[in-house]
Amino acid sequence: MSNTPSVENTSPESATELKTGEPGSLPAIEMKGVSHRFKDHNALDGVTFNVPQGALHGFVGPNGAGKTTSLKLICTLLKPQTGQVRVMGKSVTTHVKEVRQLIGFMPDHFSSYRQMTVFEYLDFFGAAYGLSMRRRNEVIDDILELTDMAGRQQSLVGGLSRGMQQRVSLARVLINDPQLLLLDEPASGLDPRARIELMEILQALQEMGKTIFISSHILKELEELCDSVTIIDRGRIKYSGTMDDLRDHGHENIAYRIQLVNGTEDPIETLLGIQGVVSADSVGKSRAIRIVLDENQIDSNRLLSELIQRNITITSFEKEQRQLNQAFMDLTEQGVR
Ligand SMILES: Nc1ncnc2c1ncn2[C@@H]1O[C@H](COP(=O)(O)OP(=O)(O)OP(=O)(O)O)[C@@H](O)[C@H]1O
Repeated sequence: MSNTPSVENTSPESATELKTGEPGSLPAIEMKGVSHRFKDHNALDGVTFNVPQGALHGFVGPNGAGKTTSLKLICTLLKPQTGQVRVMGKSVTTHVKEVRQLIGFMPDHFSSYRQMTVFEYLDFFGAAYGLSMRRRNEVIDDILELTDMAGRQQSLVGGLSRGMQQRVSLARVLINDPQLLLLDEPASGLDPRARIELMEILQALQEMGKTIFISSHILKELEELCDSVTIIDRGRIKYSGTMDDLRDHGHENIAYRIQLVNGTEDPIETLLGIQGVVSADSVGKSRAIRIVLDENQIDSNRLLSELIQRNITITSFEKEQRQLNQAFMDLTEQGVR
């Protein structure tokens, strides 16, 4: 395989144009032409993408796509073999210590320290980061407040629910006030309420100015939470950019969805008679119809006036946007790696 950056649906340049972050500020994460081999297996092949400061950025890909390998490179647990990885402009190869101070890495499993109380656990990591006892007490109070765990200081970590353990894990990551949070599958195994609450905490952290890079398989949540996303498959970047661009990207023809008033006669034949309508199909068992247009022949205004002229009464009219899971299916290949 070549080492040439392979960005099939967006160029590396467009990946650097993400709009979040202060103008002119260095990207929080910069990967440029990164390839990584394990023996004869290419785990990453010319990976190039940027995450701007202040972004809440999703990182998605099928099993074996190269997400964990990328995360390990960014958090200095692996050394890049080819290409460059920078955090806030600092190379992970030459500025390991500085990079480690900038990041907080939350792995997908919470395995040890089960016999400690929440306070002991956080205090232990605070001490490891060199914080004084007074400073640790202040920081731990603030972090427990932020993660909605005030009053849990004396609970045993091992006795907490999975959702609470994830919050303790997140609290631990926040101890040294990192600018960049790297979260590997933070919502896996959480019930719906715990997930929503975790997402709210992440949004609050973004509002505080943190950059959050979140690897996840739970596309629905990423879609609601993230402003930008990178899709990786078989070690290659398939898309990196804003969530909005992804929704518009890749449509050959533009589609609209109309909702009919109850009792309206089936208008599909009539719709197909409008010049520029490529297809018109009922959506499931609802009274909605999906209309695909050839944009060279008709735009949304014309379509609306054609509907009115033909007495097709509707209660809603909206442009169809590609969902993240559809984009994921379109951009990634079949089969488990
Ligand atoms: N230490 C290793 N030795 C050999 N191969 C490895 C090693 N680590 C990862 N790989 C391989 O590199 C590829 C990418 O792995 P990686 O763990 O980065 O994928 P992933 O996207 O995180 O997958 P998952 O979603 O399943 O965790 C896989 O094919 C994997 O088998």
